[in-house]
Amino acid sequence: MPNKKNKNKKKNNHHHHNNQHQQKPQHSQNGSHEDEVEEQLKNLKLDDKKPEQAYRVAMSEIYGRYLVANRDIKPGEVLIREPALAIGPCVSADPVCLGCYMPVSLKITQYRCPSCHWPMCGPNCRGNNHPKGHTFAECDLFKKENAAAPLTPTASPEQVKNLYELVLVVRILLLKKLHPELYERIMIMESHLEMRKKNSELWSHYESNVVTYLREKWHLAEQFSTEEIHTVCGILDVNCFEIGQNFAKARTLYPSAFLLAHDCCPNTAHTDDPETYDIILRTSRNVRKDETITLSYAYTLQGTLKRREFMQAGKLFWCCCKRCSDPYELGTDCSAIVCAKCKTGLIRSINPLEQEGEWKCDKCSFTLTYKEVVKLLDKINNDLESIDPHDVPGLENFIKRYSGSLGPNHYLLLSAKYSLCQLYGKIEGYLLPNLSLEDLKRKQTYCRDFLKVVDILEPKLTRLRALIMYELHAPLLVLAQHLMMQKLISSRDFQKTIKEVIYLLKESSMILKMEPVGSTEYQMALAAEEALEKMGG
Ligand SMILES: C[S@@+](CC[C@H](N)C(=O)[O-])C[C@H]1O[C@@H](n2cnc3c(N)ncnc32)[C@H](O)[C@@H]1O
Repeated sequence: MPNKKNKNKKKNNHHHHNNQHQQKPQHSQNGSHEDEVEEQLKNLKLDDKKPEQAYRVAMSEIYGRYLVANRDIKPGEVLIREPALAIGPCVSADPVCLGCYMPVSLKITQYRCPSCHWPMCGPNCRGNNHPKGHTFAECDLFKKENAAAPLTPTASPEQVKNLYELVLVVRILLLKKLHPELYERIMIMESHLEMRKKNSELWSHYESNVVTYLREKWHLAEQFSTEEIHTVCGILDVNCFEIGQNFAKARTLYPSAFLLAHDCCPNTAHTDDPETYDIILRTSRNVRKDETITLSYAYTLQGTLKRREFMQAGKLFWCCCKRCSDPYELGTDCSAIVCAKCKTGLIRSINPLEQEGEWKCDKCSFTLTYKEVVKLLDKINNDLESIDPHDVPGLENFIKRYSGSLGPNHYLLLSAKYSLCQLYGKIEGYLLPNLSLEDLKRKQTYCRDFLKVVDILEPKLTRLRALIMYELHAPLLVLAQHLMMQKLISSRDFQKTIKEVIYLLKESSMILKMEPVGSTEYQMALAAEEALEKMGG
């Protein structure tokens, strides 16, 4: 569902839901709303809620069930830490080990499970015969049905993706008999089955790729009905988290985190334990009593048009959060396009909640239709995606090419800038000691451009903000040292910069230290601490 900035605005974010989200809860015909919520709560089987529990479950017409703060909550408080009910590989053409979700290949030399022949990382994989990995039950089924047969070295990406899509569905279905209590906890999740039935493209994909495949090819028709399998597919689409550290990639369902409502400028951030796959969900900023607790199901550094489309396609709702309702996206202006006619104005959606509505220049009368905007964005996005992610000149060229047609904070420009922030100083040919002054300045500018937006969209205690602050400290320090040596800045200005470097390192290490031990982010927190020590900060 998951994953990322006007300081004055931060304060206003506490009540960032529009009235639509706070509509009066729906009343059932036979009982009161309280009875209904009570019943839902019972069904949820969440751990006993102590009075000091930070949140409670509420229900509304818009959100369905969702979590609300029971009291004021400070930034960084852990609200949820819980193990997954089910875990499996993502729907992806990149094969992973069924035990630990690390990348594997389909080469002839790749280790495979001796029994079912599915690729695994090795004979000692910690997830072998493990409830959170490759179990005996699934191995038996895969062996009997020769399920891994299509995973040959010449398998097409499509074939690989289609097969990996089935694994978690099967794992959940197998729980029905083996761990009915877990199955029951999954089955109370929203599947949007009725809405999915009406979406013929979506329905027929699952009907042929999953339902028919499992019932006919893997002979599961007697055990599971068509509706049951479609329900599991819906539950996964709507509720699963994509997790993983250090190259592992998996998708998971969690018993209470699934209840979190979405917001495009959320008030929590989550991470996962690389050993246990537990989810750890923290508040990223102050949350007031009775405020909705939210996380972002979409990538926050994308424009409203694309985020809303993503949510509608997978989660089957049109987001109407404060950011989505605002043509200026909370002041970030990260969707604005330069007007091709007057060349000075910026074009924005007139009403972003009207998905297919018109876009208009703020200086002249020029307008763009929804289709024209989509076409333009798709073209530029394809251009960006065709650049090798390590190609510094390619990314620089992209920024040059589109700076005249996209607004200064446009998310596609920010995406290229973010990549460059991470490449300058880190990759061969661009290592920190060899960086030119120009490149150092570029890294610094891109970090600042990016941080300005992150400070609004993912403020305070968020990983993305910490990562970019860490990246920013290096060019600042090296540039200041250079300028000082050349006597091009006063010692006062030098001290000022050093103060900022210390602030950046402290802030980023404090945030990244909240990440689990063993994650790359935690490693970075240690590196930031080391840098601080060297500076005597
Ligand atoms: C992961 S589930 C959250 C739990 C769900 N509300 C329930 O009762 O099971 C995601 C679903 O919740 C609803 N939802 C979450 N955030 C929403 C939002 N900002 N606006 C409208 N619906 C939302 C949508 O129906 C979405 O498909």
